[in-house]
Amino acid sequence: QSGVPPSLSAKVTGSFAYLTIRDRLPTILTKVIDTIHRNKNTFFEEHGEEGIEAEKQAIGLLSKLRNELQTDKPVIELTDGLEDTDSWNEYLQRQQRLQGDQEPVSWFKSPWLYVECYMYRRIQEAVSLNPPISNFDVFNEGKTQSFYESQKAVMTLCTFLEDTQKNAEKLSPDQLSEHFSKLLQISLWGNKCDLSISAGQDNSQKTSPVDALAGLQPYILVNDSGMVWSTLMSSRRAGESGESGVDRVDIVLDNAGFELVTDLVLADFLVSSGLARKIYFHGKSFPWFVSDVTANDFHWTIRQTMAANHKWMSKRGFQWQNYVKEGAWSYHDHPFWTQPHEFCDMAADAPDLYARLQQADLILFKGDLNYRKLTGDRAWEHTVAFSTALRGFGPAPLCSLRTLKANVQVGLQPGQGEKLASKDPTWMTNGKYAVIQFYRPL
Ligand SMILES: O=P(O)(O)OC[C@H]1O[C@](O)(CO)[C@@H](O)[C@@H]1O
Ligand SMILES: [Mg+2]
Repeated sequence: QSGVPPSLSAKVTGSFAYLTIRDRLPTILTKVIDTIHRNKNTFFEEHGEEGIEAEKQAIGLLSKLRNELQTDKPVIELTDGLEDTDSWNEYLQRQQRLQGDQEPVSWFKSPWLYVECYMYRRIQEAVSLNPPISNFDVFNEGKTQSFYESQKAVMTLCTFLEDTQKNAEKLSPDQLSEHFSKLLQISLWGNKCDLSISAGQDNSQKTSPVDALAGLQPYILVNDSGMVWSTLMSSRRAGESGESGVDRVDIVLDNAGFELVTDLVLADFLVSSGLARKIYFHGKSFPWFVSDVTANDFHWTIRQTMAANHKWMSKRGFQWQNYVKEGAWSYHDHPFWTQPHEFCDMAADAPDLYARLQQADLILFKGDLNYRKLTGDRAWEHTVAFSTALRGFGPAPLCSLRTLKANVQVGLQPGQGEKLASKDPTWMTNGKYAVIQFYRPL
């Protein structure tokens, strides 16, 4: 389509995509193989000889996958017959048609977004083809560890929320918006803690998330939080009863551990301050991109918070459990979130999900992978409008809360990208910079 730039891919030697596929993905695969091997005894205890056999088979499939990746073999069809297997294989054919028959779809020649997502789907296939261990979360250890190692920051955050709520009734609209803006930024910077960029290395939150905000302010390259606030202030509920606030905010989650806690704290504030009646959380159907939230992670994190030996943390945990029980909070997953599609394809390829998102008054998209999918992971000029890069995707007013960890960024001022590049050549991939980027569909 004219005017649409090409997809990012490892075809460009030395690019971040190239280095990711050559170095980081094999490292992540090796860690997955090691994790399965280290759990051999557990599998034996739980499943006997069958467990051992499953471990061996899964490792065999993963070693084969790593070899295919490292030798740039053609991408092959999935064979595990899961709910999304056919649509994955259809997408492979679609990719092949786009690329033409001269060159097979392969790791270093095809869109980075596609092959990186495909790797995580193949990891799931290696486990799901070996039933005794088909529910084993190969990334669970890293996710739980990053939660435990962020305990101090979590306690600080729960105490901060407790303080804001103590005087909630007496807060003026300005004070309310100030608290909202702080919690929005805390959720934004929570996205620094993803485990795929660090290839599984510890990436938990060590410093106080509240005190760090002022120092991080200059690193926010686009800040549309004012538009997010006015969306919360001016929506359909206002018509009904004159009170401000909206009916439903959707949060498309990203990473478990500390980032998830920052999202739950933001959601808690939205409901307890009357800014939103319901929160829909959207997570992943299976372990994805090392640290992304699954249903298990969501409910485990609430239980851990309840069980904490800290007054305000435990109090929040019980509050969150009540929200889930009462239906103010609900967790949803859909196969589309664990597929390689650009979001501009959602209306055609997942119309049910698109229709569900259209019911929201505001959608918050967390993290870098969601940003790559919102913009199609393409080589856009930095000054191209966010609305242009969305290519028609717009089920409801939406906002991306993203720390930059991939070389795609739009909606910047003329010269802003060049200035950053002269100061810091890795500004788009080192996670130091962030955007709060809003779009209201017409
Ligand atoms: O958890 P996030 O913020 O989506 O980040 C995912 C990371 O993985 C990547 O795919 C890189 O491997 C980038 O998108 C990003 O660095
Ligand atoms: Mg992630």
